[in-house]
Amino acid sequence: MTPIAGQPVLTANEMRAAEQQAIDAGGSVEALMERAGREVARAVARLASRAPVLVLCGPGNNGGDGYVAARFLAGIGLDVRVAASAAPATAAARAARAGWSGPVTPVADAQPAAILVDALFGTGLKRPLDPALADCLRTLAGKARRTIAVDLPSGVTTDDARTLGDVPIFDVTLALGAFKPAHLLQPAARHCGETRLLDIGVDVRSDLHVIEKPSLRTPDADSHKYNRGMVTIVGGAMTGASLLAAEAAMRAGAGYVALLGGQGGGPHALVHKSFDDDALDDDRIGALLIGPGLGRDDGAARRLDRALATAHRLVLDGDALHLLKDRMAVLESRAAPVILTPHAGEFAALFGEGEGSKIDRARAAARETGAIVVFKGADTVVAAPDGRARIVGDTNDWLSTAGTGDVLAGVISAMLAGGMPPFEAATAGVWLHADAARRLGAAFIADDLAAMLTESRASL
Ligand SMILES: NC(=O)C1=CN([C@@H]2O[C@H](COP(=O)(O)OP(=O)(O)OC[C@H]3O[C@@H](n4cnc5c(N)ncnc54)[C@H](OP(=O)(O)O)[C@@H]3O)[C@@H](O)[C@H]2O)[C@@H](O)CC1
Ligand SMILES: Nc1ncnc2c1ncn2[C@@H]1O[C@H](COP(=O)(O)OP(=O)(O)O)[C@@H](O)[C@H]1O
Ligand SMILES: [K+]
Repeated sequence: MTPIAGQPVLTANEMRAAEQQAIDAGGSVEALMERAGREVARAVARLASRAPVLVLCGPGNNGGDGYVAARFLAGIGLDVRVAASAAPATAAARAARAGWSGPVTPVADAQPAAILVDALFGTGLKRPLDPALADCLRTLAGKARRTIAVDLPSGVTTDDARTLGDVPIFDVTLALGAFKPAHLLQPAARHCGETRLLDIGVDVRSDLHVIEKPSLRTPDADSHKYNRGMVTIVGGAMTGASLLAAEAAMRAGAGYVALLGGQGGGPHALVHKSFDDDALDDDRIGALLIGPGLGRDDGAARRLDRALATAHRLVLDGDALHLLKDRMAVLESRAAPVILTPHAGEFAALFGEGEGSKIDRARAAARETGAIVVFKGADTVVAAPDGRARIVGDTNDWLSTAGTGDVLAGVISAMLAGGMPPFEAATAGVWLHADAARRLGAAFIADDLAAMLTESRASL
């Protein structure tokens, strides 16, 4: 099975263009469909363990893949039935239909089977399913032991990952040729179940990828605490949040972490200092983090203004993002990199609802501010002003607990202080954070996550 990490992610149009290139280079839609259908059949056969299969075929090429898969499955002796929602509407789908020698019933008359294969609609879905068809799909999916979507669950939109109506939650989705945003972004991603990538021989490229394991420098004989990366955190009203960020920064590999204007506490290795100009006028600071537990009062605003006025590389999180709303113009005048780490509420407050997918919105925000934007959530997206973007792959819903965002801000600050370019620092931070969560499994708290970073960092 192809690992998800590092894989390119293509929109429907990009996928069509990639397929067209393969066709222009001497292939054909029919040949691509034959390959796609064969790969689908292989995957379904493994998942079916010889149980009866019902394939639902739509009018487009997704349906074409379904007919081809049915032919291969019957060819290896499986009990396969085919039902169609409409007659094939493309030449390739018609040819695929002609290659299926068994009967084809209307979907409305289809009897349930243990294995349901949904080849109704893929990247060509344009509107919600007809209610009667959506109802049949739900009923047949409910009665199947295993549900498998070809390319995408019918009813999700490829690029902006919406669900049009009540789409079943599939057990497995077989992504053809490349991952699409709907495989990774919510809410569509949760309807995919486990997504597997099938190679259909199409060369795919994109400036959007799934985040992969970073490669980080290991300390050597020349290392000392300052060149490992010095993170300075501006404290505020809620000490716990800055302490979580501080511990995370230390365990993610920073050589020296100082907390300014906090109220004490935390690991003994954490250096406490008062918040004054001397502490900020330190050239050794590799990254300045402000926001976790900062508060939103006048004192907090003054600390933020002071931080923004420095020449340090900045990570802005939490309350700093709230206060940033009235200070957006400052970002344009800063020469040193800035990383913003908003969750959905903070993002909307700063940039509005915007247009398009979470990826489009993150990219637009990065372009607008010149900052690296880490748009957090179950489907965290990292975007750079130049259009590069990354999406988190394997993550853990147990991260949805207070303080985990503070931990992320600390990790990203450590990456930035260690000398990584800001886009790479942000993506490496998101990877380490998700990896620590995977290691913890379930029911952990943000303190556990910060502690687990030692193992995640050591694994690199
Ligand atoms: N291109 C290639 O080389 C390869 C592509 N491959 C496969 O093709 C898939 C993309 O195929 P596709 O573009 O034909 O779109 P698809 O998802 O089958 O649906 C479009 C059809 O559905 C219709 N329709 C749309 N919404 C509807 C609705 N709500 N309710 C009812 N009808 C609706 C629409 O008709 P219209 O909107 O014009 O009425 C049109 O007829 C892709 O996901 C992958 O599986 C592979 O075989 C590899 C090679
Ligand atoms: N369901 C989820 N699955 C995976 N990660 C999640 C989920 N919900 C939240 N997260 C992650 O947890 C962190 C929460 O951050 P944030 O909302 O800022 O919380 P806090 O301010 O309490 O620290 C983010 O890194 C986010 O990406
Ligand atoms: K489908």
